[in-house]
Amino acid sequence: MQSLNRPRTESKNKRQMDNKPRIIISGGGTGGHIFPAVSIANAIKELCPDAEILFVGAEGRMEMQRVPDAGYNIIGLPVAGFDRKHLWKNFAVLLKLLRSQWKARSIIKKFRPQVAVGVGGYASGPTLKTAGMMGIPTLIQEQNSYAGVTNKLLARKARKICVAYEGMEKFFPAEKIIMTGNPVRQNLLGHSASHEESVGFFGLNPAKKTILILGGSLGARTINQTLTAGLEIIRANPDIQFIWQTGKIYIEQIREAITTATGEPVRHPHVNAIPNLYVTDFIKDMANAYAAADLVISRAGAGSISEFCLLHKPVILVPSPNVAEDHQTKNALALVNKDAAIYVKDAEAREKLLPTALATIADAGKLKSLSENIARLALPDSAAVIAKEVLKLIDNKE
Ligand SMILES: CC(=O)N[C@H]1[C@@H](OP(=O)(O)OP(=O)(O)OC[C@H]2O[C@@H](n3ccc(=O)[nH]c3=O)[C@H](O)[C@@H]2O)O[C@H](CO)[C@@H](O)[C@@H]1O
Repeated sequence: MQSLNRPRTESKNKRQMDNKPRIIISGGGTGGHIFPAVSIANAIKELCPDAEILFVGAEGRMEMQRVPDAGYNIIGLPVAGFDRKHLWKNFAVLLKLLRSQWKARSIIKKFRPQVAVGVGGYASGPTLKTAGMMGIPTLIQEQNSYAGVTNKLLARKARKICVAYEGMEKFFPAEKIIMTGNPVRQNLLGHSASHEESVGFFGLNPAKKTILILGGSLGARTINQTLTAGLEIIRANPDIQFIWQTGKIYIEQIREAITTATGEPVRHPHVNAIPNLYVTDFIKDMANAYAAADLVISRAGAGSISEFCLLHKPVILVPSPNVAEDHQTKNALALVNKDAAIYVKDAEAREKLLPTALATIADAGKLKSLSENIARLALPDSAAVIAKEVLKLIDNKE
């Protein structure tokens, strides 16, 4: 009896498995690509709890840690970026690209996704290209106001292109573009802790104004150098407190600079001899960091900007000059031109950043108008809108 039943059960299980939506999400390299990807995955799961989602990232990059932290499986490709300075090194990069396409093909064959989503970053190139070649519909999400090379190439085969800025027809076929905004992690929006609780979370004083300093997911050299040179200014303003995210590669030298400035070693990762300063390499709990902040100083990465808009945060933007096509300046100017952010050029940061920050935080009227203006630029529900577009591709509705 049993042996007669088994084949039927097996084929039923297979059918059930076949009915489940299976989606590959690929990309990463920096938080700016990873966190939108995780938000899209969460939104898909919310709409369709049955969905099976597999991430494809780049070996050794940040997504290999952050994606499992968020509860999803990820497989790494041996992909690397092109070296624009040492062209001879690119032979190895090309080989890695070929190996990545090969691995992407075997991942796709095994997982059998009905759709592949690309969020930018190294891995999305080989994954989406291979998916497209295998006849799987693809959707790409471009976070920035200036399209990256990979997304421009992938756009030819993509069925839909989700963007966050106006004027993206310059880069992509207009009929494929959907204005969705950038997905923001769900826990940032549903956060319920009060300002007081959040300031306390960082061991700071809720009665004082707080400036949050962000260098994007990797940290920002100029901002770090400015703050290091400004440690005396921070000490001279004990009524203002600072939460400073340095990025992983800068943290040790900054701890040493604090030790030199104060004559006291940093004994605990976050406790140093300057009581109005909290220093960390990376903030896991950004919801508390934003709730604590009266003013933000930041690079102009697209994901960060979407968060400032949705959370109505007054911000001073110091765009990185080291990104492709200077896209952070373009991201920043989209806000600055609407009086929704203050702009300090990277080259002028050392001279202007701290004085501008101290003047702004003392000006309640300015903080209020910045907050009101940036709030008008928010595009809410982006992750849910994109998730619906992904599921429509599976249902073959478009
Ligand atoms: C150097 C570089 O290539 N930067 C690019 C990268 O930026 P980057 O990776 O810095 O990305 P974004 O500014 O877009 O987003 C940073 C994300 O990291 C989070 N965060 C940040 C610091 C922290 O301690 N904890 C934390 O969780 C922020 O909340 C945000 O969600 O991708 C962006 C989106 O394509 C681009 O616009 C940037 O130009």
